[in-house]
Amino acid sequence: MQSGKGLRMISFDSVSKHYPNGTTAVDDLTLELPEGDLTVLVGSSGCGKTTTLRMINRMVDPSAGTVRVAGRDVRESDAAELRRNIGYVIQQSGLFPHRTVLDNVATVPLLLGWGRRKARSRAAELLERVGLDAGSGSRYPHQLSGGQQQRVGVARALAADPPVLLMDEPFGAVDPVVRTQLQDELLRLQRDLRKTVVFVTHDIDEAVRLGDRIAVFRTGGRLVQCAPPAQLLTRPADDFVAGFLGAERGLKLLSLTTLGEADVPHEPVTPVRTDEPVSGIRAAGGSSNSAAGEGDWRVAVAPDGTPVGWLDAGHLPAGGTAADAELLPLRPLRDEDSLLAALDESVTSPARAVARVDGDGVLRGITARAALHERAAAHHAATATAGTDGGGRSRADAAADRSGQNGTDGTDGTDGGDVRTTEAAS
Ligand SMILES: Nc1ncnc2c1ncn2[C@@H]1O[C@H](COP(=O)(O)OP(=O)(O)OP(=O)(O)O)[C@@H](O)[C@H]1O
Repeated sequence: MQSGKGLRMISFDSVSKHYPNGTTAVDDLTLELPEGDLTVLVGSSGCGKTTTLRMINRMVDPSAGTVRVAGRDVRESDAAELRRNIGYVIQQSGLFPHRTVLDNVATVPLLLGWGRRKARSRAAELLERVGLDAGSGSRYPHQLSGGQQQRVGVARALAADPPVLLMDEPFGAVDPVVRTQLQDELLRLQRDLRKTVVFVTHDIDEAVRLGDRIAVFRTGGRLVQCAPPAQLLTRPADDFVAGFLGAERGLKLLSLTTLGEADVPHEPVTPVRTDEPVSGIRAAGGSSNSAAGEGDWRVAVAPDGTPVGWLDAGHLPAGGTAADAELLPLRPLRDEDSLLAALDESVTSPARAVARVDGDGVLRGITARAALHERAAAHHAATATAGTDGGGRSRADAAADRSGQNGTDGTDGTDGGDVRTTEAAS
């Protein structure tokens, strides 16, 4: 689907909202939200995020200034019609308790006069799309878990295929594991649908994970900075933004970049197959690490070439195959995995290296911890200098990379050091 990136879908032009009790919820907001982008509004409680969101679909009218959707002043639109074209997802899913899940999702298509059959078939298609099984359509909302209800909420908001989706802390009430799953689903959906999404959250990690751009608000309804996540992390506009981003800005930045994007090289290794007799492994000789007394670490692979663990060739059983040896945990990394995941794995790796695999999970080589640090630092420096999100790719695209849909390939050839390389083995 063609993305209309760059076109302005939603704009705020000197918008303020003052309540009769004297509260200024939003103060002179000027902001443009490009079509097809997911923009996250973050900031502490009461800083005007929800009010900003609700001014887009006229649930709140501004006291001053103009809000436009697709170039049209929202005050010129009929509120009900406007809302039918803008999906809205809130924290407590907002489902109708006495309607089945299928009928909940079919609500807006029915309002639009689609006809019962077409509306229900669209609803069934959407339930599948948000990862719910066909049987869930006949259940009632209370018969679903919190995470499932949120998925239904997203399906319902998408039912009439609106170009704009407003999401107000949609994943705030579910546990962290389900929350991550829902975030993944949203990124997957967004990659296909390219809606203009405005997403409110308190959670800066969620913002960094999901946002093409992040708008940071401060108390009093003032927008402080709106930028792509990497730019925000490397160049926070002021101490307030830096404070809001938290103490681990560097780690967050590493979570944004994949091994492929940072061009982290790997070197070839000769693995040990788990069906190899241990006598054959010994015959292959030792490695530099044996001398250091830190182990002679090899990547053990299953017969299909997928890594299964780290094997210390200096401590093998008396007989049998490599499968009889003690293996230490190994998390294989793809080019789509983040620098943060790789550094994390390198910290716990006994070999002080990470194993790299291709899209099928087959071992390609290893990257030493030192090489990883070096590349991460170089990439970080380049990002800071460029002040961009590292190529202008959307989070949805990056998520597609992580799920292996946009394959990239690394290059061979650094000096690794801690485990045997092909050259060392031959
Ligand atoms: N109807 C209202 N009347 C008076 N004040 C209001 C009204 N609605 C919101 N406010 C105030 O406006 C300010 C902004 O509220 P808003 O809900 O937009 O903040 P928020 O950033 O979304 O907060 P939270 O993260 O806690 O949901 C707050 O001080 C709030 O108390």
